[in-house]
Amino acid sequence: MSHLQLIRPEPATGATPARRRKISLDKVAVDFTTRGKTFRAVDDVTIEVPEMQFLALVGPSGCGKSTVLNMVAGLLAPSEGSVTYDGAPVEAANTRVGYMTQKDTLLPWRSVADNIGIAFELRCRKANAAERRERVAEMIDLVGLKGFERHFPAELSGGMRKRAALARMLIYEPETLLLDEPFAALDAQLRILMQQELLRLVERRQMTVILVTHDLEEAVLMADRVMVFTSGPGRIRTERDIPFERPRNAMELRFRPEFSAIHEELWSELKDEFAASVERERRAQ
Ligand SMILES: Nc1ncnc2c1ncn2[C@@H]1O[C@H](COP(=O)(O)OP(=O)(O)OP(=O)(O)O)[C@@H](O)[C@H]1O
Repeated sequence: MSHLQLIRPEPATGATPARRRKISLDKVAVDFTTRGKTFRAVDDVTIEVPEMQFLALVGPSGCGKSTVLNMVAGLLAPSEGSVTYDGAPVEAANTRVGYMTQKDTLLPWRSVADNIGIAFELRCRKANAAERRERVAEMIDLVGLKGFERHFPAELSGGMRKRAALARMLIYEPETLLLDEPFAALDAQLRILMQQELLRLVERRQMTVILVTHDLEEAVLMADRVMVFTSGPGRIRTERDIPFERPRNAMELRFRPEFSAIHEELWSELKDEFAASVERERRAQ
C-alpha cells in the first residue's frame, strides 16, 4: 500500500459530522483532598468523542489522565462540569465501557481461563459450558496465551497478565474501551504486536476508544485524535487530528515520514510538559 492510501483525502475535522457523540466532558474540573489539603487535579477539560473515534490522551505522570477515564467509567464524579455518555449523565458505574486500569486486577486464586470465563458468565448468565469454553479459548488465542490457560496470575509475566486482563475485558464485548497504559509492561516487540491486534479488534467491532499513554509514538500510531495534557492541574494543552486512514498497519506506519512529522510536532508540545512535571516533582521533594 502506498503511503498516499494511508492518508485521508480530506483534512480530518476531529468529530466526523455524521457520527453520534458518544462521550462528552463539558468544562470538567476535579478537586482532591489529601492530608487536609485540597488541590485541583483536572481543570476546565472539555472533550467530545464521537462514536467509533479512537482518542489518545498523553501527558506527564500525575496530569489527570486516569482521573478522566475514571469519570467516563462512572467511578468518580467531577467537582465541576458534567460527563455524559450517549447523551445521558454518567452517574453510576458505566456498564457500556470496558475499562482496563493500570493494575490488572486478575483474581489471583483463579486460572487464566477461569478469570476470563467468570467475566463471560457475568455477561451471558444463560450461556452453557460449551459456549463458555469456546469463547474463552477464542479470547486466549486472540491475546496469544495458548498453553497458559491453567496458569495462575502469579505464574505469569507482567505482560502475560496484561494480556489476560485484555482478554477478560474483551469477552464482555464492550462498545467502548477505556485503556490506561495497557501496554506499558510489555517488551517492545510484544507491544507492537498487541498494538496491531488491538487496532484490528477495534476496527472489527467498531468500538470507541480512549487510550491513556505516556508513549507519544503509540498515541500517534493508533489514534484518530491526540490530546496533550498540561502537567498539572491537567488541562488540554493542544489537540491534533491524526490523518492516517483506518484500518492501519501500525508496523509500517511508524517508518513513514508523515508519521515522524506529526510525532515531532506533538513532541515539541509534550516535552515542555514533561519538563514542567519533573520540575514540579523536584520542588515538592
Ligand atoms: N483518589 C485520589 N485522591 C487524592 N489524589 C488523587 C486521587 N486520584 C488521583 N489523585 C492525584 O490526582 C493527580 C492526577 O492523578 P491521575 O492518576 O489522574 O494522573 P495520571 O495522569 O493518570 O498519572 P499517571 O500517568 O502517573 O498514571 C495526581 O496528583 C494524583 O496523585
